[in-house]
Amino acid sequence: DWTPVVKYVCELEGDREKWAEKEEKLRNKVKQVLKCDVSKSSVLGPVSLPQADCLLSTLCLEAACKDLTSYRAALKNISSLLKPGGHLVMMTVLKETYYIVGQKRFSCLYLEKESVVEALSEAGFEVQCVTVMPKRSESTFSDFEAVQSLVACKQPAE
Ligand SMILES: C[S@@+](CC[C@H](N)C(=O)[O-])C[C@H]1O[C@@H](n2cnc3c(N)ncnc32)[C@H](O)[C@@H]1O
Repeated sequence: DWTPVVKYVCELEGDREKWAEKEEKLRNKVKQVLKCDVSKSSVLGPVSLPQADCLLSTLCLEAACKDLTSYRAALKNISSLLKPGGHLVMMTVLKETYYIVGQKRFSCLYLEKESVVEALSEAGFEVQCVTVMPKRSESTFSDFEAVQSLVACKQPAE
């Protein structure tokens, strides 16, 4: 569901119409929705897809992983979906320990910018750009401190 992210970005950018248009355009491009488990080496289970040019992951790995070891493993697992030279576009919350959706509270892996960048490098990515946007106002649904967006290129195997 893209809505929370798109809404969040709208709040940051203050340009709701532009982002609603982008959301619609993106939704129209979706051909198929598949189940994915980033903790498995075959993240798509029995489904096999050609490696992609670009992979987008938003606010997912820190919610899916309980520690840095499983976070590093998850990066390696999702990397298998990308062509060498392909790009991972990833949005991560920093210094978050929980978030709330409706009445439910979820735990989150506490991450700092450096640990994400190091984990990417160890998983065979070259980080090409990183932007950190500090939280602008207090949140009632999470204790995150910032949102980090980055682009990383999968390096060819040596
Ligand atoms: C904070 S939500 C983010 C949802 C959405 N990507 C977004 O940006 O709004 C975290 C997501 O991680 C997913 N998740 C949790 N464990 C996972 C796993 N092992 N593999 C893949 N996704 C997982 C949850 O289902 C949930 O949709």
